[in-house]
Amino acid sequence: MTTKPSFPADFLWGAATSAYQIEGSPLADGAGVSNWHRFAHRPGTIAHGDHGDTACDHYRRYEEDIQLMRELGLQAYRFSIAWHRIFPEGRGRLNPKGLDFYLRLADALNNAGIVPCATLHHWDWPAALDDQGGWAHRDSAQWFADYAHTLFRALDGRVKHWATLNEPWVIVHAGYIEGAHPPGVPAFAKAPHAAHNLLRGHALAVQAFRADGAGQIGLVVNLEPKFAASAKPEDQAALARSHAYMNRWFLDPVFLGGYPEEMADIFGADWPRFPEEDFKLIREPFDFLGINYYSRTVVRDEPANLPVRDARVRQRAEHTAMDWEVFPEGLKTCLTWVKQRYTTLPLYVTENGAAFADPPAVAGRVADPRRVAYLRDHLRAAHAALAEGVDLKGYFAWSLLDNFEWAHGYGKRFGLVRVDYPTGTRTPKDSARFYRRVIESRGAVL
Ligand SMILES: N=[N+]=NCCCCNC(=O)[C@@H]1[C@H]2[C@H](O)[C@@H](O)[C@H](O)[C@@H](CO)[C@@H]12
Repeated sequence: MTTKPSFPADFLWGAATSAYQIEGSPLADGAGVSNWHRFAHRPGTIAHGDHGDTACDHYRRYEEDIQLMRELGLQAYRFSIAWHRIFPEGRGRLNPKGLDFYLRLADALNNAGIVPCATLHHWDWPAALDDQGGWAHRDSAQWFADYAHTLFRALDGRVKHWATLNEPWVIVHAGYIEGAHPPGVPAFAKAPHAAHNLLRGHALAVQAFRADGAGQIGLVVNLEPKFAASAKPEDQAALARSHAYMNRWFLDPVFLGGYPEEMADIFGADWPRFPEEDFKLIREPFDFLGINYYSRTVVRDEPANLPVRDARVRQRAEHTAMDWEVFPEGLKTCLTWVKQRYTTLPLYVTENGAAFADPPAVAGRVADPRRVAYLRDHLRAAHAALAEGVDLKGYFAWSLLDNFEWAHGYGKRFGLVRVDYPTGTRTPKDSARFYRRVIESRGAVL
């Protein structure tokens, strides 16, 4: 007889989104041009020529979406703040109307009894900052800390749960190694500096929060368990490089005070020597770690595949529409690995979800059994981690709404709620109804 999972009474159940993916109205009310607005309008960058000019029109429909959150029984909502609405040029001139949107959003969430969980930077920022060197410029850390400080003061009393960065690894890998995200030009030698300045900016923002903020502040990283395709030494070495590159690059410095030794192997002569005082700053303590989990990867040695010299070995298993393997136990692996290697800080699953080729709505219903199964199995894995002593404080499904999936455009649907474009009609999927029952029963229905 397996006992039914029971999550703690104070476990925080939410759903997550990000600004550029759902808001639309990119230039409304004095907003500046963002890197993603400019990039998405560059021909050939986004599938189907999609862009975020409308997205889910959340900037205008946020009250309707908060009503949806209430119907789903959400206790918290993770969103991000669009920097270019606050400081159109990135620094200096503040745009009060841009700030006002987030004041209204936070007030509406609080009035609905939903905890606002704000991420300061979820990949979009003023294009002007990319033009001034982007995250590769050492001053970017201070640009970010100044922006963060402004928001801590402006939203004081409305937002008490903050995250500095969302997935700095993707900002660096996609933006500076692949060129698939802004700045959009592969700049291999800049990548280590961008990563380092993201970490410095995170730490400076935490220090600003300690001085002028109230509540909790944390960092959100993507983690992906890596497995070797064979016991061959070359595949084991590829595993070590791949694991260091995606999972340790950012967590080793913030918790252990230095980068993985594999980074110098991966970047070779382009791996810099950073000032020792930077590592003291980067270890600035924070209050929680957010973990975004989607899948695992099995890797083999592939010398031609730079810079990590690894290759994915596709498994005979279910895959999502992103061609990511469905691997629920990997969520428990991530949570227990962080506790064992790094920290006993409170953890949140800040993103977990899947894109599948959902059918259109029929009579107000969207049947998405594969997403229901994905959520059920991953929540069971989360509960198994809790049962093993991981201090897991909450779970945020990715995503509340179908939305702009970056370079993939609108073709990849992650939402608990279907969005039909261009009408923007919202239809809760079966997975939304399932998630509501999970929240109501504290997991007993799993
Ligand atoms: N190499 N490789 N393999 C996969 C690496 C996954 C990294 N991407 C993410 O985690 C992004 C995160 C983002 O926050 C959100 O804005 C995205 O919409 C979701 C869905 O894509 C996820």
